[in-house]
Amino acid sequence: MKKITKICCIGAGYVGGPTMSVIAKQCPEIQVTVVDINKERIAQWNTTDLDNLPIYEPGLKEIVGERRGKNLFFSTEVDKAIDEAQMIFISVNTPTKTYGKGKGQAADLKFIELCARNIAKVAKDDKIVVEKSTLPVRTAQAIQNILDHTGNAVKFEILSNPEFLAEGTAIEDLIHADRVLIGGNDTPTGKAAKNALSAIYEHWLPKERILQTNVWSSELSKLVANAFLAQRVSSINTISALCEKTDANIQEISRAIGFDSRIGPKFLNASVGFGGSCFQKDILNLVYIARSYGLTEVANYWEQVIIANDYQKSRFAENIISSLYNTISGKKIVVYGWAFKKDTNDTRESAAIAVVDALLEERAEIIVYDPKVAKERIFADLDYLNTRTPEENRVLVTVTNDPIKATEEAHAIAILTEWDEFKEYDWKTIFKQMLKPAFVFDGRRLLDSTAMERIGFNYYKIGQS
Ligand SMILES: NC(=O)c1ccc[n+]([C@@H]2O[C@H](COP(=O)([O-])OP(=O)(O)OC[C@H]3O[C@@H](n4cnc5c(N)ncnc54)[C@H](O)[C@@H]3O)[C@@H](O)[C@H]2O)c1
Ligand SMILES: O=c1ccn([C@@H]2O[C@H](COP(=O)(O)OP(=O)(O)O[C@H]3O[C@H](CO)[C@@H](O)[C@H](O)[C@H]3O)[C@@H](O)[C@H]2O)c(=O)[nH]1
Repeated sequence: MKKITKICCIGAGYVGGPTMSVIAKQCPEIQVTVVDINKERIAQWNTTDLDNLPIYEPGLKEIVGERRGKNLFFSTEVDKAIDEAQMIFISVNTPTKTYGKGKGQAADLKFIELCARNIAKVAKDDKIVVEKSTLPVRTAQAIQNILDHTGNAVKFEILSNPEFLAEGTAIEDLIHADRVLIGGNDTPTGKAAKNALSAIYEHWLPKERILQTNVWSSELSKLVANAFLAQRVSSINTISALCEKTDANIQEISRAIGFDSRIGPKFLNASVGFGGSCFQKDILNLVYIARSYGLTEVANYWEQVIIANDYQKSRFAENIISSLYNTISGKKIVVYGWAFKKDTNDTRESAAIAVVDALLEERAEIIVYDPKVAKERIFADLDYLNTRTPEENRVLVTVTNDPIKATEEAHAIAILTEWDEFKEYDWKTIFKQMLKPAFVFDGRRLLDSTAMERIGFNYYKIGQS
């Protein structure tokens, strides 16, 4: 196999952008082109103002600033990039289907199929096609079929190389990856393709951390990894509800169980519920796949992770309502944080959306502050729910840039994202200007209970009575 010198990535999103930037940084001799059909997104990737890249990730703008125009390019010329590349990563979105068979559970593969057809149409020489998107097990078969039957008789080798980065720590996760997974055929050409992709990662990762498997194990491992991670969050969150009834403390429990090396300490932070574009989507997909093979018990088991997460979000909202004397109509509630976790501007499936929607159903007056999420995004998230008209959302919700002023005459504050800056606020001043009794509902266990109670707040921390 020839040495790889040109790669392209279809999809310039949360995965394609950071992943390709890191490859460009670590492999200066490889030309990396990231393409997208979304012109606006590509224009943002090419902006001279690096603070305005389409996604926010610590460390990303420095890498883009260093490599862009040298061996990292962002373009809308999809066909040209496919034609020139020896290796093509598909990193387009694979959302939950909103129509037809599998609606609400199965992954929508229309964007993947479009990419496969496009590659088949354009390619004039042999290519390695890499599934970077998260896909249902056996998708590579469908891609192979499309490529083999609609192409120009060129040979395609398909690899599965799922991405495990988490948002907010994407660059760190890519540079210090726990492992890289490469699934491919066990044929000589399959093995050569796996080694060619491995050689890229070997620029910065030790070979032992690059795992090679068959395609199906690789595809399914990605869904299983997310299911296990989400399951840990749901497990600890269900116990947080029990703690609130029993005077046990969820943090002490996380610590106590996490010390067992078989359990381990990570991913045991109780919260208002997990969000993000992946956990729910990927578990629903796993559930759908299990059900489609008649494995009802398997499907039901994993579905419970999502049911528990929905319960955590609604439980949090209901607690606000009942603590505020069962009526929040017209009451001013300030929401700190809209992103699904700190250090990202991504709001997909954020717990804040469900919690605020429940509060709006009770006609609360909501003021939202998030340091990285734009006002338009917040309204778009609420409008998408279709619970009420866009006009009603704009009457009931205000988005502010001034988190401290927002609390004047407020009845309550709900902390829904764990942004570090919330810890630094002058909570005494905030207390003084709020209506009394002043409530803080901490869905991220961010603040110190004793300090908050000493100031005078009615302070609720998830997982603690
Ligand atoms: N977001 C994450 O943290 C994360 C992490 C690991 C894996 N994943 C998986 O990676 C995939 C991509 O996720 P994302 O968050 O980057 O999505 P995204 O929505 O941010 O980006 C996808 C991009 O693909 C583009 N696109 C769609 N169809 C196209 C086509 N035919 N040609 C060119 N461009 C096209 C879209 O315009 C969009 O900009 C998904 O399968 C997701 O499950 C995501
Ligand atoms: O102890 C914890 C850990 C996480 N969360 C929440 O869980 C969600 C997901 O967090 P995280 O996993 O850190 O972020 P993602 O960017 O969604 O990353 C997950 O989803 C990606 C997309 O598939 C995978 O690549 C990553 O490995 C996987 O961690 C967020 O709302 C977190 O606040 C908790 O509530 N408690």
